[in-house]
Amino acid sequence: MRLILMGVSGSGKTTLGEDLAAKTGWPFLDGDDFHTPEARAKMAAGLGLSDGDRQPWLLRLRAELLAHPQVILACSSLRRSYRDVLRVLDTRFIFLDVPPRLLLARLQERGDHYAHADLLPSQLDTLEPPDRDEADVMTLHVTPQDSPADLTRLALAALGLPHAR
Ligand SMILES: Nc1ncnc2c1ncn2[C@@H]1O[C@H](COP(=O)(O)OP(=O)(O)O)[C@@H](O)[C@H]1O
Ligand SMILES: O=C(O)[C@H](O)[C@@H](O)[C@H](O)[C@H](O)COP(=O)(O)O
Repeated sequence: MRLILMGVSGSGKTTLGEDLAAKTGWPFLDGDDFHTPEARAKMAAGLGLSDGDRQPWLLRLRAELLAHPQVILACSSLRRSYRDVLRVLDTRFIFLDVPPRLLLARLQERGDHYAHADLLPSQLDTLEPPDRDEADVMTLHVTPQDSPADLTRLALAALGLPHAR
């Protein structure tokens, strides 16, 4: 399975991805590591990316997915058209749906990252939640009470994967 964790900045993709990788032994790829320096600089300045900025990034991620039949990828995948680029054989998505207030609190707390809270409005504007026909997307509605361990358990159960390696 190629598992993609989607959601806006601060939704917990990296946290869940690293935990799932530790539990499954699958490699974890962070989409952040594949942005161009220009795209990173833009986001660090609080500016949202354009479709054009994202196109080379999505194509690199698609190539990574093709090269890794069993992998966990954190990638915001905000628009339907972006998800369509990432859809290769045996792809599943988990959408981390987090209330904006909780996202804001998390991003204000998170220190060591180029994406800050001022990026959030453009992320939420760009987000296209999964369409009804996107049957390969499973949504996790995250509340402030859900710990990382809770979300890992829910994700493993929803994917039918064993809870421990
Ligand atoms: N379930 C959770 N409960 C509390 N804090 C969380 C949870 N998941 C992630 N966080 C925190 O929220 C911030 C954003 O998480 P992160 O995994 O970096 O999100 P993303 O990769 O989607 O931007 C981090 O500081 C992280 O420690
Ligand atoms: O398409 C985008 O606008 C970016 O990919 C964005 O959604 C992504 O979230 C950033 O890379 C920030 O990094 P974090 O998601 O780790 O905050």
